[in-house]
Amino acid sequence: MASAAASEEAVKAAKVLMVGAGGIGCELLKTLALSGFSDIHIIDLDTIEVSNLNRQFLFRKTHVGQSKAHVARDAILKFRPNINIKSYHANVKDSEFNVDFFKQFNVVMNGLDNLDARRHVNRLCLAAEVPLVESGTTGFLGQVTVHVKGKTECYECQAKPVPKSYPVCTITSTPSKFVHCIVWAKDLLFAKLFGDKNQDNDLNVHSKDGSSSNSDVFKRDADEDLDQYARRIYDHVFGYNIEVALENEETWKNRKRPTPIYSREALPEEALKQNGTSGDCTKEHEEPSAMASLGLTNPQEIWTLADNSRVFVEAFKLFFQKREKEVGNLIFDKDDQLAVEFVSTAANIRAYSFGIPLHSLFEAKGVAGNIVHAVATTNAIIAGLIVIEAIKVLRGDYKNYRMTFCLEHPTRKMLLMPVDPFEPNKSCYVCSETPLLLDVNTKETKLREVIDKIIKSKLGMNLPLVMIGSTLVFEDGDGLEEDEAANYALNLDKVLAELPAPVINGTKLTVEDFQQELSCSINIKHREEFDEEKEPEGMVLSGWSAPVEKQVNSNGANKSAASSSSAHDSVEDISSKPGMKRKLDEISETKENCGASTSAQVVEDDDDLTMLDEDPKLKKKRSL
Ligand SMILES: Nc1ncnc2c1ncn2[C@@H]1O[C@H](COP(=O)(O)OP(=O)(O)OP(=O)(O)O)[C@@H](O)[C@H]1O
Ligand SMILES: [Zn+2]
Repeated sequence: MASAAASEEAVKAAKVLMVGAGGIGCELLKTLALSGFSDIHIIDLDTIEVSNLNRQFLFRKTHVGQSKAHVARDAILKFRPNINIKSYHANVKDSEFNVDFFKQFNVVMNGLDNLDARRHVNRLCLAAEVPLVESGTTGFLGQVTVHVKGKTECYECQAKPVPKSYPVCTITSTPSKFVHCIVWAKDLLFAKLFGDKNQDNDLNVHSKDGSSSNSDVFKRDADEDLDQYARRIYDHVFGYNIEVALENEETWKNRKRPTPIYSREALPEEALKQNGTSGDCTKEHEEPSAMASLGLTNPQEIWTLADNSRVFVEAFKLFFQKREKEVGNLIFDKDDQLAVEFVSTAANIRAYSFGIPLHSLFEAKGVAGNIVHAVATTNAIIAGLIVIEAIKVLRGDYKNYRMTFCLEHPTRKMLLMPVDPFEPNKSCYVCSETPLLLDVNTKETKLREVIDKIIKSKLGMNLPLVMIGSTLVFEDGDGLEEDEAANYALNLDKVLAELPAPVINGTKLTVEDFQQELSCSINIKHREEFDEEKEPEGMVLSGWSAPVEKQVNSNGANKSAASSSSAHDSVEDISSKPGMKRKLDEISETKENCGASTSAQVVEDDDDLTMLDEDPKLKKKRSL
């Protein structure tokens, strides 16, 4: 009784922050309000989409387009009018949410869907010394973990799995699964035609007629109409490029040879006539859709090669007719109908060529967006567990903190597996002061590369500052004097050894992020040789465990992976945690059962499927 009263008191007095008002967030806000919490702040940057409505039950159709944070607050205030809920329609990485902002809370709870934001909140919680309850769901799998500075590991003490990658030559030359065709269509063809022209791309840009051998076939000729342009690209990527690939007999000795496909065969004149309707059928106010404009209605149907080809050409044309301003800046987004149509049909035409079974648009979208459908019940269970841990945190009941894993199959009749939290990792660069080590060629590598590939990308810093001894060589962010900014810009393009304070073997860099109040040291080791295959970045960061790769199953979706909603939530590979194996064995009946839980993986960013250079020797000839 005393204990229940103590919990009630702790809950009543608490001021809490929730980050994310999506699948988990809606459940969490409801559970917090019903559990007696009366001072709740919510941050979410997003607006409500139709696809959220099936599980984000605080939202209704009329709310589509409105702020998730505000609508969630209003929905709860309807049945708990006397509590205080403050909503922020904003990115948690915005500068207003600094350490002082975080300090006002007794506990922070995450219902996020990406690694970047999770890492950022982890750092602010550490700096503000506020406990963090972290969570994630992926279909039937889920987890809740507690992170209290000095008592438990922080969110970043253990490396997180990184996206599954594929060898470049599998993608460019020898696809054997549908997912390979999707990666090709998304990361190469779509990126080449509609994305940033300056990005590296492995598509063969040379056409067969020698006259234009140095120019880029993907560029539209001045006198070319859209239809001709679409057909020329079609013939190049599905016809000519396959013929070039077939010339390399070695490649096909033990593989099925692909068939080149040309538009005049796949897309006969009659089909083309039905095609040229782009624009007319799509109403101005509606999102352009090639399938709608062609009268195709069922995205769950597997289309013939001819229909895939018609949709491909139509989608291609619609991008130039209706969305020309975006061409050159587009990044594939699973919620962009036209992009999904283009990528799915391109992948299907390529799959046809390589004898790989075709997929419906619906299935292809799932593979391209790495979608595992959200299970509302998992979100509800996880939200309940977050509140249980938050109450323990508020009561300072640290002996009873648990990380809890929600499993897909029962293990010893348990679907929820509680485990003692781990101690902080003494070599974690985020919550300990252990320096990192960077092997780098200081005579060839520019400061810009270290900042982009290491400090921003690997260390997740938002607005970094770099010091060598007492010399400041780079600082990011607003409010810099003009001459300072110009100076830093100059430094970015200098190689490390030529910076105002030269970086050589044995130099110690200090990198800081003021907003995250994170500072870490990087000891430099000069090295001239890097293995192109294993160390493609030409730099190696060590001193904390490197990320592990996610598993991807045969249809390309992550084994445990995400949903359309909590799509990119995380469930960690608990077998990779030190000390965990023993504990798991104690509570698991069989290794197989244990495997069911250990196949769970983190799913983070949107861009889940990437390519990897397999063999540097192939680099020169890897384009089709
Ligand atoms: N940096 C951030 N700042 C604030 N909110 C964020 C940030 N990153 C993600 N979020 C929010 O976290 C929530 C995660 O919810 P959820 O996983 O259910 O995703 P969703 O976007 O609602 O669904 P789906 O991904 O299927 O479209 C989203 O509402 C998203 O806007
Ligand atoms: Zn840590």
